[in-house]
Amino acid sequence: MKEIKHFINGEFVGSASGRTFDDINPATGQVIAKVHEGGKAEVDLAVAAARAALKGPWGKMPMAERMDLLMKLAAGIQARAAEFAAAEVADNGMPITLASHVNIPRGSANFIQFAEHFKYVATECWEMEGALNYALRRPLGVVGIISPWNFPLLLTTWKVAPALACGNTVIIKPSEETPATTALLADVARDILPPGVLNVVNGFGGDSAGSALTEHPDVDGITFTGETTTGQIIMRAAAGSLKKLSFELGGKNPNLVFADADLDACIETTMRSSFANQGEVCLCGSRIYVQRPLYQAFLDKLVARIKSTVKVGDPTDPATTLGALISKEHLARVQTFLDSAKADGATFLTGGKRPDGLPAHLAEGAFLEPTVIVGLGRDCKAQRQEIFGPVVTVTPFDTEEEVLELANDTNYGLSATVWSTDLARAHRVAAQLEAGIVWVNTWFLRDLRSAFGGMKYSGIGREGGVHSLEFYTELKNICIKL
Ligand SMILES: NC(=O)c1ccc[n+]([C@@H]2O[C@H](COP(=O)([O-])OP(=O)(O)OC[C@H]3O[C@@H](n4cnc5c(N)ncnc54)[C@H](O)[C@@H]3O)[C@@H](O)[C@H]2O)c1
Ligand SMILES: O=C/C=C/C=C(\O)C(=O)O
Repeated sequence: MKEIKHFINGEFVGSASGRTFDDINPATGQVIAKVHEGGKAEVDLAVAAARAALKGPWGKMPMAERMDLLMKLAAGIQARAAEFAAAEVADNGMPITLASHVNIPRGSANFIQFAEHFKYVATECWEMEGALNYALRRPLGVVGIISPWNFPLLLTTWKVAPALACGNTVIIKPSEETPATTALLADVARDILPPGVLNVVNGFGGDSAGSALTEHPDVDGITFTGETTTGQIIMRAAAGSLKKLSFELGGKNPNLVFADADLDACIETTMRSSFANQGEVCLCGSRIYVQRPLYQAFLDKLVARIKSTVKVGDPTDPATTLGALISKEHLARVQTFLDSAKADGATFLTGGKRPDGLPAHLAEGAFLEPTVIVGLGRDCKAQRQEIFGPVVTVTPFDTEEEVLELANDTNYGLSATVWSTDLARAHRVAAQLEAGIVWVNTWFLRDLRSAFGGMKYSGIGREGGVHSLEFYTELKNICIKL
């Protein structure tokens, strides 16, 4: 059986306790690896290694040399892209086409982006009467990176890359559900980075490696992507040592379709914003609002498109468009939302069940058909809470004011999508939506220089471009009397 170990101070090591847990392929239900379970002992070792590396060659390295190493990490991922993609699919259940076209290439692109961008960002200078202020950036220090299971390599490297570009050292705690590609990243880094610069400790969240990292007095910052409730726990744990925090949390994102939308383009993209990665994308537009003149046509086209194009099945098959959910436990949780929608009187236009006719080797897999629900009031559980599955609710609306009020009636504020061919309306609505990211006539189109993050319960701070630079560095003002 394959083993996944920690990576501390440049070496793969097992847990002091000898404890392991199972890494399960959610499409087949099979155990694919034994993962070493870390805790305080491993986090202590990793923090010590990361602190020492800051004082070693890494801390003294000229920026250009450091950025060259990041470019080598990008190339190292690219060179083993097929291996990364296969590992991600086996861990997560996502279709191989998604892993190989989005998740793994972005894993590599994240390093290129930050290695290139940060070379050309200046700091500030303020000239006073008789004095000069200028600012220097210094690394934040030892950064803890806690990542989720839905886009493992993409989301982990989205934080590792800027952290390293700024000269920090990192300790990654990957999701217990998807440790494989972070272990591969460590394997790539072993030949490129000095020991202690990139460390990985596997384990669970609370009472395990996760909490050991967030509570550690010698960790300077925590950057976390995951559930809002976990963010709340981490904030409390980090308070004792006043760690700098960056949170990318959950969403219940609205997708606003106005009657003047280009319906074909809207349906094509709405298929992705609803069901990409089995709907397990924080940015998915799970609450769809359609202006009444277009409502029925939208539903007819969406359902027809689902029936004619979606193939739920073996994630390793390039023809598959919708793979397995992350686990049987998560599928059961998604099912509770379907049950509550039924109890609330919803109509299921399609989906709501396991697909028929899956092959025998997928009998234990966590599969669900893409599901479209109508007829729910705004206060129903399925309309208010993040489902994180291939499930959307569709609701008609009449006026711009009404849909803005509906869209913003949520604790979350991550992303929103607007479909309209009226430019003035698109600007007006985008400006009023309470979301950190608004897409107009598109979805998940990413410029890695732009600000990324959420308002309200969807996060704290922004990452991307210079916003990442702000988080991963300390800015020091030097004032000189002339
Ligand atoms: N805003 C974004 O950019 C973004 C991106 C992707 C996913 N997400 C969100 O992530 C969630 C899905 O991911 P998940 O189920 O893996 O989230 P999760 O919060 O359950 O787990 C995320 C990570 O936190 C760790 N963790 C859990 N409890 C912890 C604790 N007490 N202390 C320290 N670490 C702890 C887990 O082990 C895991 O590594 C969804 O809510 C989704 O919206 C947000
Ligand atoms: O599931 C959430 C996806 C988040 C995407 C990013 O963080 C990104 O594109 O940088």
